[in-house]
Amino acid sequence: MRITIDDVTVTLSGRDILSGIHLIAAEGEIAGLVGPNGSGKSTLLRTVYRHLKPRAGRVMLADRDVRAMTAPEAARHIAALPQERGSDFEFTVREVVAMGRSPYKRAFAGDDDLDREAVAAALRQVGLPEYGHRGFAALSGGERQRVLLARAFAQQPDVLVLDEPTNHLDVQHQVELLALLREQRRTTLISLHDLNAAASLCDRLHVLHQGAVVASGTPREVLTPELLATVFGVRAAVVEHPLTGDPLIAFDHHTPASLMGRAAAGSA
Ligand SMILES: Nc1ncnc2c1ncn2[C@@H]1O[C@H](COP(=O)(O)OP(=O)(O)OP(=O)(O)O)[C@@H](O)[C@H]1O
Repeated sequence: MRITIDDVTVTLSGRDILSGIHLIAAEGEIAGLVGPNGSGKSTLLRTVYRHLKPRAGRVMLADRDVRAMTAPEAARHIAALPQERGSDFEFTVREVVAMGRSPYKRAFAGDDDLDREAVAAALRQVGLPEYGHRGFAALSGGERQRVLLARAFAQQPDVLVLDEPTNHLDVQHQVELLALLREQRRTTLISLHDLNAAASLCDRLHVLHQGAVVASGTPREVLTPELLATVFGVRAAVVEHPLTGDPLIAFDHHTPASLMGRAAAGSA
């Protein structure tokens, strides 16, 4: 299902946090949002999963405005992994993942076989098939992250909206998550701080800077040394990954923005 973010402006506490955002994620496309801290990535994702209401513009799923959907209807289409996550739930892992099934159920209805299979499949997908009985609160940060992803998968949505899903994950689980998302081929809008992960995963990247989209295109088109210097304030070379052929950003960790002349960045 296609997502269209159509000229969206979001105002919080009297300030325009996002201005005139236009962005499309085509059916089955993995669209990445990248940008420095505070550039508006989470705000845009929250607007897509209806946590925030745009002051102007609209978010469309296929040809429907998400604000015109009922909550269960929206939840059957969109599953979100937000950045703010409660950690002290007094629930088991199975119960947390089963919450992803609620859009398909009547109030207070129990789980049926389909729900149980969806929950078990989602736990297998995130590599935690034996964790169902464990207490959610007692898990490590990375395990919790994977359980919350399983909840999003159990929701069997058309669209996944993921805010920094690799946070807390060790490198093996980061790689597994990216593989899983590629394999699902679901329309996905994902924010990532790890630009190399974004370059390897995303079909298209959208760069946010001070609440506006300043570049959109394939990772190769977007992730240039010039953009990395002007938007992210880092000096970097972009080379070809020797194993995968993806763009690989080699950061210069020695030169902070304060010492980085534009000329030096351009010559990287
Ligand atoms: N409820 C709010 N009221 C006022 N300002 C807010 C509110 N929520 C976020 N902001 C501001 O909006 C801007 C964008 O925040 P947002 O969390 O969307 O950025 P981000 O790109 O996701 O950042 P990060 O990479 O640090 O997670 C920030 O300056 C933030 O302080």
